[in-house]
Amino acid sequence: MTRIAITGAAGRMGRMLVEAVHQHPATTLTAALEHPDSPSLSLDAGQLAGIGTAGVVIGADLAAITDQFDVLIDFTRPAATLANLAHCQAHGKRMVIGTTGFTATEKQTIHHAAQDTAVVFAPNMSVAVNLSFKLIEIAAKVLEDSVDVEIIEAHHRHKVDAPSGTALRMGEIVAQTLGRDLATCAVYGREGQTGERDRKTIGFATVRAGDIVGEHTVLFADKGERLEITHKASSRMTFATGAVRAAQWLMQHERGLFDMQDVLGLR
Ligand SMILES: NC(=O)C1=CN([C@@H]2O[C@H](COP(=O)(O)OP(=O)(O)OC[C@H]3O[C@@H](n4cnc5c(N)ncnc54)[C@H](OP(=O)(O)O)[C@@H]3O)[C@@H](O)[C@H]2O)C=CC1
Ligand SMILES: O=C(O)C1=N[C@H](C(=O)O)C[C@H](O)C1
Repeated sequence: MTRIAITGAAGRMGRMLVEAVHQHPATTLTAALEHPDSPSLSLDAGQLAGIGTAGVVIGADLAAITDQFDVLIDFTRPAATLANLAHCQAHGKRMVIGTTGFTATEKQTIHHAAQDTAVVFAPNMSVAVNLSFKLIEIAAKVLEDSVDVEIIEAHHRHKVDAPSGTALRMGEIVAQTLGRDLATCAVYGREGQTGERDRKTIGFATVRAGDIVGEHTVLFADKGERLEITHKASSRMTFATGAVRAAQWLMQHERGLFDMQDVLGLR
């Protein structure tokens, strides 16, 4: 049995992860964490997730439970994730990171930490989204610079980062395939007298509304036709089962940085 600890256990993804760990035949929940001011401290993680008593009380001290888990799954906020990563790096504990919204410098920190421990870091743990990454790469390779590329994403009203980590990864894939640098060719929204579209840009559009779980479209538009590659998530369980699969997969590695393409054998 792989022993799993979950941070942000009271969050939207945290509660799904508790359920997904419970459902997986080879994983067991041994610890659950939240921040020190969380109203969910001392509650049973299973009860909070709606799956009945799990016998795991939500705490706030990662150091206190270091010996109790094999893999830490973290879907929280960048600052919290990086603090947890520093602890896991120091103690050789594996980590699955689903948090999004990191700066380029923070991503470098994750790269460095993975020299000492094994980490799966992916902006989207869904199998179908990761398959769409391959389809997007093929589309960009075939259509080359003849098309305009726009990325449209939609999420629930509570999401705090934009564009989504998934949309940014999609942009990186297109940019890399077309020999562009996303840092210089991305356009994040348009307003006013924009002028005609610069053909070498990759545009992003963000929608935040209601309870949308997560939708992404990459649009390849030429004169006379367009191709749209769309993924729509209707349940967070698709991300949670992917993360638990990643945690189980990670047990074969001592150190190194991986993503869901590695976990799914899509590399
Ligand atoms: N990779 C993927 O497949 C997916 C990634 N995500 C990403 O996961 C992250 C979380 O999303 P979501 O679950 O919707 O967000 P939520 O806000 O619902 O959950 C985050 C949880 O983390 C808690 N938290 C904040 N700071 C800390 C801390 N220092 N220590 C422990 N817990 C902390 C929050 O507590 P409080 O609310 O009290 O502040 C909250 O319970 C986001 O970055 C999102 O983009 C989401 C879905 C899929
Ligand atoms: O915050 C979310 O909800 C999600 N975030 C991830 C992202 O930023 O790409 C993945 C998923 O779309 C849900």
